[in-house]
Amino acid sequence: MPVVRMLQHVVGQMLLQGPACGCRTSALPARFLGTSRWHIPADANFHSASLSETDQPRVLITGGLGQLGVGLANFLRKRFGKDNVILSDIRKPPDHIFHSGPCIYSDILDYKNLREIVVNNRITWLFHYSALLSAVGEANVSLAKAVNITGLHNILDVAAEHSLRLFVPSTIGAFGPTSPRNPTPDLCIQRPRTIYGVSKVHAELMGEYYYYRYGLDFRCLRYPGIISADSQPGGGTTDYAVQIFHDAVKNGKFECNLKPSTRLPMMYIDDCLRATLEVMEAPAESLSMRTYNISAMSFTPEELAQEVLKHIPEFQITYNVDSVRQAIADSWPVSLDDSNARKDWGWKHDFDLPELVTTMLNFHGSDTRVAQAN
Ligand SMILES: NC(=O)c1ccc[n+]([C@@H]2O[C@H](COP(=O)([O-])OP(=O)(O)OC[C@H]3O[C@@H](n4cnc5c(N)ncnc54)[C@H](O)[C@@H]3O)[C@@H](O)[C@H]2O)c1
Ligand SMILES: C[C@@H](O)[C@H](N)C(=O)O
Repeated sequence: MPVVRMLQHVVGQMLLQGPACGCRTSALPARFLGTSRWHIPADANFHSASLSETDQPRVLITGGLGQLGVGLANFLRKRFGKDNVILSDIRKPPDHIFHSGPCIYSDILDYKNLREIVVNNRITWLFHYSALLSAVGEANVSLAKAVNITGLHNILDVAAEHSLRLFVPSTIGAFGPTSPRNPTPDLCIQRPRTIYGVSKVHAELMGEYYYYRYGLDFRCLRYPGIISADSQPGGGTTDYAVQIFHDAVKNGKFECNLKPSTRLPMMYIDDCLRATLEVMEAPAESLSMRTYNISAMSFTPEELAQEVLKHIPEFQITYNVDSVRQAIADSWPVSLDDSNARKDWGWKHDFDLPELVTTMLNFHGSDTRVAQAN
């Protein structure tokens, strides 16, 4: 068989079969695979390379000054050491974050800057959090395309070039009105109608493509709406479920921008961050797929308000529906089926609605306020 046809045959078999286990190597040098901008050695083993040089991973978080990144940095620093986790963003960090550990400027649209950071800091794990969320993405589609799609391409390339283990969060927003909604399985129709959702399906598919084609150690979780106490949400459809706690404690009332009966999957941030580390630490052979749903609870604004009322009896909720956010919410899952995550790597959530509400109100000091009101 001529050499070129033989190589085509080998590549074809690789693509069709996928990895037999979690520890496959890139079988062919990059020069045979096309016009990629990096050169992958024939014997590269992406799954073990990330931890080969040191015992602890060297971590970079992109988009780290948003709702989730600071909590992730704190969580990972407890595990891997303060100096092994670098927080990056295009925003200026507040003092307390700047002094809590390494914190640098990084624009994911600047490939050379990304590469310098990875090389200079000997990065081995990358958590890619930069994104425009669902509501702000609809308000600025061209920026969302740039950050969520072009930025992701840079991240995939730098991760493949330097054999990084890469985590990219996806979202319930990667599903759409034609997906089964209650519960939504891992594998089903995905036709989202937001630029955010389209970019996240693209991220899932591109990450898996790089995994099968180049052996990139890509890992992805579809997060529900995440609720955090000490950070503000960045412009999503589920933001109401964070804001309600601030307003309940401060003013005793809250105006909700979704209808009372809008049921969406949600999760407390501690569960989300633990899931993220658990999937990153899971042995590659335990992962039967590279993109997993994770789930904790589903509730409506009405049910959340009822739970808040148990702690703040005078609390009042009113509704002033935002048509853009409502249309998005109506196209998203009501609940996620996360049985694969539970089976493959032992995912289990800790927080249901009552624990979530108690924890959030304790953080915001509702006890003090109720005591003062009495
Ligand atoms: N928060 C949630 O409820 C939720 C749910 C599902 C998935 N996710 C995903 O988790 C990730 C983090 O979410 P979040 O809530 O912290 O988002 P966020 O909007 O709060 O933060 C995103 C960060 O990205 C940064 N960013 C924007 N453009 C950038 C660029 N060019 N280069 C570098 N950084 C840039 C922003 O400055 C911001 O700090 C996102 O990918 C999001 O899609 C979040
Ligand atoms: C669900 C999630 O991706 C984000 N909180 C949003 O509403 O856009």
